[in-house]
Parts: sequence; C-alpha cells; structure tokens
Amino acid sequence: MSVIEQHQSPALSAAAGAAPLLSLSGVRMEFGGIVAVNDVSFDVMPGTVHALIGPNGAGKTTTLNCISRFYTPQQGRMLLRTASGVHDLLAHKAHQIARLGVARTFQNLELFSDLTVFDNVLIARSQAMQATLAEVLLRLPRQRREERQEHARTEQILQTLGLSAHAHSVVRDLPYGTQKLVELARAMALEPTLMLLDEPAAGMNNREIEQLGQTLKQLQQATGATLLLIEHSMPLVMTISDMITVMHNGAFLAQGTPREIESHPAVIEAYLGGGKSGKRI
Ligand SMILES: Nc1ncnc2c1ncn2[C@@H]1O[C@H](COP(=O)(O)OP(=O)(O)OP(=O)(O)O)[C@@H](O)[C@H]1O
Repeated sequence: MSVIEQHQSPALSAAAGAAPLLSLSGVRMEFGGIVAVNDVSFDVMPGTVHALIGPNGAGKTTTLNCISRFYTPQQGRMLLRTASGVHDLLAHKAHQIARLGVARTFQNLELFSDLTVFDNVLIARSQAMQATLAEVLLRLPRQRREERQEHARTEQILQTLGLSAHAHSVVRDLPYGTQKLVELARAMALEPTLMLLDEPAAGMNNREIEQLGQTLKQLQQATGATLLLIEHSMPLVMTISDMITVMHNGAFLAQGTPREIESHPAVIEAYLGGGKSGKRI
C-alpha cells in the first residue's frame, strides 16, 4: 500500500523528500523460544508523529526497547540519521543513546516521586549542563550563568506542558495523568531529536487524553522533534499521528496514514479477529 497519501499532512509533505530519521530493517528479538519481534522493518520520517500500534503482545514495547538499546536484537539493523551523521544504534549502548538525541518515557512511571516537578525536570536538564566539578564547587561565573539558564529553560518546559502551576508540588501528590506529563517534561528536557513514548495516555481519562493529544502536537511543532509512540487509545492515535505502523504477533502488518489504517482489512482483522471489511478500528 502507498505509505504517503496524495493529500498528506504538512509534516509528511515536508518529510517526503527527506531521508528517514530512523530505519529499522529485519529486526528480530527472541526470548528463549518466544519470538517477540520477527523480521520487522519500517522507517520513521523526521518531524512526524509516528504511532506504533497493535493488539496486546504484538511486540511493540520490545521494538521500542530495541531502539532505545535496552535490548540487543539477535538480527537486523537500526540506523538513526541526525545532523551529526548516520548512527548505527547497535554500535551504541543504552546509556549512550541520549547523547545521540533519543529520549524515552516508560509504560510505568520512572520519576523521583519525593521531589518536586521542577526538580525532576531540572535533574534531567543537568545532563546537558557543561560546568566542570571545580566550577560547580567554586560557583564560578560560567556555572552560575548556566544554572540561571537551566532554571529558565526548566520553567519554559513546564509552561509548554501546562505544568507551571504544579512546579513546586511533590510528584507523588499529583494525579496520575499529571505525573505522566512530568515524565514527558523530563524527556523533553533532553531536547531530543527522537522521543520514544510508551503508552503516554495509559491511565488517563478521556478529557486528559484529549488534552495530551493537543500537548503532544504542540510539543512536536514547537521542538521539531520526531515522536514515535506506542499507544492503545485509538482516538489519540488517529488524531495526532502523521503515520502509523501496525504490528501483529511480532511481525510488521501494515503502515499508512490514519485514514488508510482505520479501514485497512488486515488491521481490522488483527484487532477484531475476523471483523468484516469496512469496519473501522
Ligand atoms: N523479557 C521478556 N521475556 C520473555 N518474553 C517476553 C519479554 N518481553 C516480551 N516478551 C514477550 O514478547 C511478546 C511481545 O511482547 P511486547 O511487550 O513487546 O508486546 P506489546 O505489543 O508491547 O504488548 P502490550 O500492548 O500488551 O504492551 C509477548 O508474547 C511477551 O510475552
């Protein structure tokens, strides 16, 4: 099927002439006898919101864990093209991935729950600070200047995500949906080229999901970052995605725009297990 529709979104139009930011080819990951990801290949274009969907156990999180180098696939290639060149992700360890401009959030929150929202984001920012230990200890001018810049940048990130009012709240006291946004803020603090989001809407109510959709779209437009997200909320996926890749039973099933995917017979079959063609997911 054609990957790009005739009436494509501005993000896809801009990306159409570009090389993929991320290319997976023939990725295979198995655990003992279980093949979680089987010969999966797809591209993610720069500056797009790209969803990775599929029924439970399809292999989505395992794929994301391969990209973030939490896992090392037994076969396949994963290339990341950034301004600094083409990077073979398999040549990098998980802790080096952030330096390539890749940030991720998790299905289960990974936050400092006893710290404030501001401090959670500031700690993520601190990875980007250039001051040496001597400068920090002596509080030299460059370190003080960087500190001021980091505080201002942290405030800006909180504002973008609508978290300013919660800046000085302790994370554990906040509703779950707000904590999910804090995790997003921490990922954004790394100023990534590619953001990997594992079920950002999980545990949110409909109003929060709608708000999240607007926030993600704004975030993508404001930063130019590419978002690759796993998500089960179809209203969210269909609203914000430029492109959708569908996995089923560990394999690539289809790729297309939301309009193509919602009426794709094989996708409907995978979700509904024998649903009639013409139904929508
Ligand atoms: N560490 C592991 N050890 C053994 N099997 C695993 C491991 N991780 C995943 N699997 C198996 O691999 C398959 C794919 O799992 P994965 O979590 O990637 O799917 P998913 O599409 O993200 O599912 P969900 O939407 O339910 O989160 C499943 O059968 C799962 O049980």
